[in-house]
Amino acid sequence: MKKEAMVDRFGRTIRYVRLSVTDRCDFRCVYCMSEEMTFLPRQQVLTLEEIGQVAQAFVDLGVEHIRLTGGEPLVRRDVDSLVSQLGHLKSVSGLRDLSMTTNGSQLPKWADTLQAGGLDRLNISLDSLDPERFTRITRTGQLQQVIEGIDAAKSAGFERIKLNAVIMKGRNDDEVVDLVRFARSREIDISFIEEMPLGHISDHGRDETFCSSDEVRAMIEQQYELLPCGEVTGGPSRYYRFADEHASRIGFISPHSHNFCGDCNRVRVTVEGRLLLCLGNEHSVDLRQVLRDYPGDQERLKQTIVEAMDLKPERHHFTTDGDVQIVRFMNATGG
Ligand SMILES: Nc1nc2c(ncn2[C@@H]2O[C@H](COP(=O)(O)OP(=O)(O)OP(=O)(O)O)[C@@H](O)[C@H]2O)c(=O)[nH]1
Ligand SMILES: C[S@@+](CC[C@H](N)C(=O)[O-])C[C@H]1O[C@@H](n2cnc3c(N)ncnc32)[C@H](O)[C@@H]1O
Ligand code: SF4
Ligand code: SF4
Repeated sequence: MKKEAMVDRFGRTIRYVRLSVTDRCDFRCVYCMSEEMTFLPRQQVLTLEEIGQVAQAFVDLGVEHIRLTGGEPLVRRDVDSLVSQLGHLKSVSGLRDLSMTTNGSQLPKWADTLQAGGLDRLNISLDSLDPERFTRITRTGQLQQVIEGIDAAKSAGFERIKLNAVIMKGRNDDEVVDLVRFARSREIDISFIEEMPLGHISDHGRDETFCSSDEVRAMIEQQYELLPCGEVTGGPSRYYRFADEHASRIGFISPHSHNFCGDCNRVRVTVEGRLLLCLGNEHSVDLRQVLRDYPGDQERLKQTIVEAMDLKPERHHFTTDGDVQIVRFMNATGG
């Protein structure tokens, strides 16, 4: 099958796949999960070997960037072996960039191993620098552990580390500049994210806490002069740099206020093996069935993936009025 096979109906070429390795997590972030969550039983979850087969199929079809996510990828047992296996794809196939999004809590233990295994980039979530508030937002997380994780990632020598902060009015919007200062102190990037309405959460009304990227940028610009970066990364973040030429960059992920679906280059595979063609829609194809009904048949797997591209919708239809159109939670999505 040809490498240029993955083009959708809107002319967008898919070169990026986000693979969820678990729906489980040691945190319960208020915007991501409800307090009481049930997780998938083991037999419904792809094995690491199956995830490897899916990754290989995508790379054969022209995918250049794989991001491992979840849930919390570092709570999946033996995830380091998956990282090494995918790291190897960079030398034998067309994979160019292997990355992970993590809450950072397990990084003190894993950072060196992941770096040695071929992981290129890490995105680490950090919504507050206040220990009590951090625990309120994550419900179970300890700030100190995550800061140690960020520092472990720095020491391990990752070429790029980016923090992610979901900004909620009245919850953590007063910390925007402090978070920027923290990123600058570590010489790492930071992206500010507009909350998306996935799953019914009980903690807050998403309409009440919505904080647009323009508002966040205005807060930062009271302290720092920002210049547009011009760099197109293939991801949803739109980056700015500091006029004082500091190495950190500031990104804004603005699904509500600056829709980026026109440039979408990505699909996701949930840990159940559901090829999800868009984060904000339910169009999907069951890859687990193909993997289990036709073990080892990579051609059939690739054919199924290519045919699925016709199902990719043009865009999401999220609104900020608190309406949840997607009942699927972010942790079950590979967000
Ligand atoms: N609407 C939408 N949001 C996305 C998409 N990809 C990532 N996000 C959101 O962007 C935020 C940060 O995601 P990350 O996992 O750090 O990935 P990223 O910023 O795309 O990272 P890069 O791979 O470096 O571009 C999360 O809240 C994601 O849910 C997407 O395709 N659509
Ligand atoms: C679902 S988490 C999975 C990876 C890892 N557990 C972590 O937190 O980084 C990936 C990213 O999605 C973000 N996220 C989760 N729920 C979100 C929501 N409802 N809207 C916007 N971003 C969300 C998190 O802040 C995190 O940066
Ligand atoms: S955002 Fe990440 S760390 Fe927080 S609950 Fe969701 S999966 Fe876990
Ligand atoms: S919402 Fe869907 S179409 Fe838009 S960028 Fe995300 S995955 Fe792509």
